[in-house]
Amino acid sequence: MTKQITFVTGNAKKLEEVIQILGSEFPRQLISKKLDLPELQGELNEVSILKAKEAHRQVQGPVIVEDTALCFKSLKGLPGPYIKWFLEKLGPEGLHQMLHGFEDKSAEAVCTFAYHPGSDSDDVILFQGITDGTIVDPRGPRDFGWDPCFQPKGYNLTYAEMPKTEKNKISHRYKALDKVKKYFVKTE
Ligand SMILES: O=P(O)(O)OP(=O)(O)OP(=O)(O)OC[C@H]1O[C@@H](n2cnc3c(O)ncnc32)[C@H](O)[C@@H]1O
Ligand SMILES: [Mg+2]
Repeated sequence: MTKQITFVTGNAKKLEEVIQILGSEFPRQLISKKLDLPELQGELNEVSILKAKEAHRQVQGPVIVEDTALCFKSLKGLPGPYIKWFLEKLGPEGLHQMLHGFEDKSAEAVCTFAYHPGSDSDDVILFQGITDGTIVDPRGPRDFGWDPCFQPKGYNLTYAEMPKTEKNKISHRYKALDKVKKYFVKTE
């Protein structure tokens, strides 16, 4: 029987993309569980490791979690892992306005998957994908987070304006999941 991993997330859009990107070649069965896990403050990797440990504590088995950060170069990496709260209060317009007065509008979208193999003594394994881009005045549909104000490097369209299939070929999430996939194919 295929071994199961529980993907814990409270974000339906994230889950949708993960399923689309992984497709059918993933050697494990991913089941999802909707829990809004507490996220502690700290550096990116630390936030992800603690999130995976908390998910494991609640689920009691192999779990994978994902944390997405949006890091503005001019702000030395902030909002980073705190982007959710900035987005909630300011919206995509506000994120763009935050950089008013800064010449450099570049940003990194960083996706970190954290896998906990399931035993109490196991270490958490991280897989990270980064896509470079620019923070622009929002354009495109508003169905997923900060997509309208993130324009990936080398493109004239924001993530929101791109067809989903196009975003899923170049995104931070795609790059991180590619590493996840390779790891599980290798350790199958
Ligand atoms: O339960 P979890 O998995 O933590 O889901 P979340 O919505 O809390 O997600 P994060 O903690 O990773 O916070 C990331 C924020 O960035 C948003 N976000 C994540 N991935 C995105 C993407 O690919 N494009 C646009 N916005 C995204 C997301 O909606 C959040 O507001
Ligand atoms: Mg979260």
